[in-house]
Amino acid sequence: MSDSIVVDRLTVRRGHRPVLHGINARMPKGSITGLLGPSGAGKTTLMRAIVGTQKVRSGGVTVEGHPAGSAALRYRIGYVTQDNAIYGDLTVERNIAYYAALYRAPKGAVKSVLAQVGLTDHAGQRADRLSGGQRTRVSLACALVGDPDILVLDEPTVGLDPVLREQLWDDFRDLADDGRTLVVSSHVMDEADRCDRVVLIREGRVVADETPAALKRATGTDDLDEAFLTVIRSREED
Ligand SMILES: Nc1ncnc2c1ncn2[C@@H]1O[C@H](COP(=O)(O)OP(=O)(O)OP(=O)(O)O)[C@@H](O)[C@H]1O
Repeated sequence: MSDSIVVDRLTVRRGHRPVLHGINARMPKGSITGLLGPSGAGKTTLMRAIVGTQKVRSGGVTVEGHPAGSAALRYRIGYVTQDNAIYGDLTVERNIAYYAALYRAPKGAVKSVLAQVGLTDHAGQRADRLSGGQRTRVSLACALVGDPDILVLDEPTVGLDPVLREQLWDDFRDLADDGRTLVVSSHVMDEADRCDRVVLIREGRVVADETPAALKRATGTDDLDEAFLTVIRSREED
């Protein structure tokens, strides 16, 4: 499988603090990579570097053979941030239509993503009157409507009920099976099990980059939470 995203000795400082310390990772085309790690580990910073909105100090990220942030990638990456960059004074449908126009999406795309994220019944509602989970789904719809090759999703399932969470992971799988590359951050280890690979980040360093099965095998446990703790403990003993 060829790599869609290659992170090569990436070093980032934010403020005056080093946040990523020369990390390497590869994300195969047509797969889901989960970014896992404690709060503040550097997951969002890595995602920003992949999307090309993060100033890097050294090393870099290549996406589909182009340096991250290149004009050639502009319409090929969908990014959902944690703070739901949607317009509160527009309806759900208008928000998505705005991105549809930006990405020159085909007619019908807005309706189809509305259904995909389960918001058809809220199409006419102002975005600032939605719940947190609904807002997250609008952001996701905005990213999906352009039919991007690469989707970078920062904790897309926070605040969602288990049924919708399950549905979205099924959608993510379909998108990957269609050849798209997904990078999804999460705090929830049971979601890591739905990924093809998991990249565990701690204090700006990659402590594991494996398939969930290999990670479980290597740590002798079936529980990914436990596997993560085992990896961290073994690192601390080194
Ligand atoms: N604008 C900023 N200026 C300075 N430091 C920052 C800034 N944004 C984030 N940081 C720091 O960079 C580090 C990594 O943050 P990042 O948001 O990448 O972590 P994260 O793993 O995504 O965390 P979370 O799971 O809580 O979202 C943290 O120590 C954070 O305090």
